[in-house]
Amino acid sequence: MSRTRAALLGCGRYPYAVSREDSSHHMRSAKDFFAPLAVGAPTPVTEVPARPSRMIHFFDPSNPKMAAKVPDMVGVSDVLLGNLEDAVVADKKEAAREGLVTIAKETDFGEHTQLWTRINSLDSPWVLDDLTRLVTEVGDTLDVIMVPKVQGPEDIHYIDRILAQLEAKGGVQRPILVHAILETARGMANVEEIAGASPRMQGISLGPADLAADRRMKTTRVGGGHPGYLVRQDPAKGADGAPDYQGERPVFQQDLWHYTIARMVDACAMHGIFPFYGPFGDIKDTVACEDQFRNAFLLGCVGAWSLHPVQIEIAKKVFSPSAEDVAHARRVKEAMPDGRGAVMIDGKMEDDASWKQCMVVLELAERLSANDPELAKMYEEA
Ligand SMILES: CC(C)(COP(=O)(O)OP(=O)(O)OC[C@H]1O[C@@H](n2cnc3c(N)ncnc32)[C@H](O)[C@@H]1OP(=O)(O)O)[C@@H](O)C(=O)NCCC(=O)NCCSC(=O)C[C@H](O)C(=O)O
Ligand SMILES: [Mg+2]
Repeated sequence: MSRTRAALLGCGRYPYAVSREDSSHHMRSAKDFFAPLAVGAPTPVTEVPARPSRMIHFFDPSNPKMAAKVPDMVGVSDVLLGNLEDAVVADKKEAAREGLVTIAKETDFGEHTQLWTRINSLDSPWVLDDLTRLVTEVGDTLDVIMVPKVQGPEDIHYIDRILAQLEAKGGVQRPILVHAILETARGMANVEEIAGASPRMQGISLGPADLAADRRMKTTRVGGGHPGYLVRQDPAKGADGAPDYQGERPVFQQDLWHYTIARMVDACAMHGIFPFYGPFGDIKDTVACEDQFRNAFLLGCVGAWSLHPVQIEIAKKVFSPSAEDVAHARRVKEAMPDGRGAVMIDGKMEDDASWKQCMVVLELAERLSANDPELAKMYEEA
């Protein structure tokens, strides 16, 4: 039974299948929000660190070939994520968990690459061991725990408390952050509450494959567009002045994910956390992958998942502002140092609001180039 259905029937095996009103009773007061949830746990962060996270590169720690590549990917990928959930088959779950513990212990991730994990879903038989083993063994190396199929703030509250308990038990020095995947209709409906459910919330990713299934969309893909989701140009008029329905009519493929990404971006921005596009499953279609990533970037996302090494470079390119945009932003800043008033640049009006957009671009460029000398050089020459 789904949680939504369990909640509707007021029964079921999910003790946290509560209504939104009920869930608000579990909210901490503003004063307590930044207090540790267990004695001995580290103090929660008041601001999510804005570390470069253009790509979250997935690897299966139970796959020896992939695991062997991890040390060489440090410094190449902003985030390396040891995946324990979907794509890891049931009889490899323990090997994946133990593989990740070994990788976390034996790899020096340096200053610029974060180590994340995606744990199994909260209704699975593996999740408790995932959390217990990883947090107590390698909690100080793990930056972020990605939680799949988050349905509402109650899921984050559960993770929040248990992480605090395990951090205290394992003597973890800094709080592990939490990233939710938006992949159910109920999660989508609760996205604003999920984003603000805990000071641990680092960000949210779109999980288009599970979300499509849960919404009963009629697609069979992992992210990206669909040729059937389109608009068609109106028919031209025929010789008799009536619409010519038989004539050529261009079609324009539409973005299946526009609404979802835009809503996720708003929820994240409202709560000071980071939005991400998720996976693009057609590994060979690097062009459409770049398009999907760029749509997400333009709408406000800071990164996307990379499932194959080839997607790391795509994400790096897309989620770093272009030299052209950085150069333009600098011109606007030079023309309006304090961001007030209105000026004309290349025939276009720039004012406080476009100045603020330029500041977003410049801040991102600065942050990224601090870790990336090649990018720094490109921006310097822009
Ligand atoms: C997609 C893959 C199964 C493709 O693997 P493969 O057929 O082996 O690709 P290649 O032959 O091109 O691989 C070349 C070499 O690169 C290594 N490789 C491949 N992928 C990775 C990787 N992710 N990290 C590190 N190294 C990788 C291969 O081992 C080859 O090595 P070698 O033989 O030594 O040259 C595979 O890429 C893959 O499994 N990727 C990860 C898939 C995954 O994590 N899926 C889950 C995330 S998506 C999801 O869960 C959906 C989401 O939740 C939602 O609901 O939307
Ligand atoms: Mg999924």
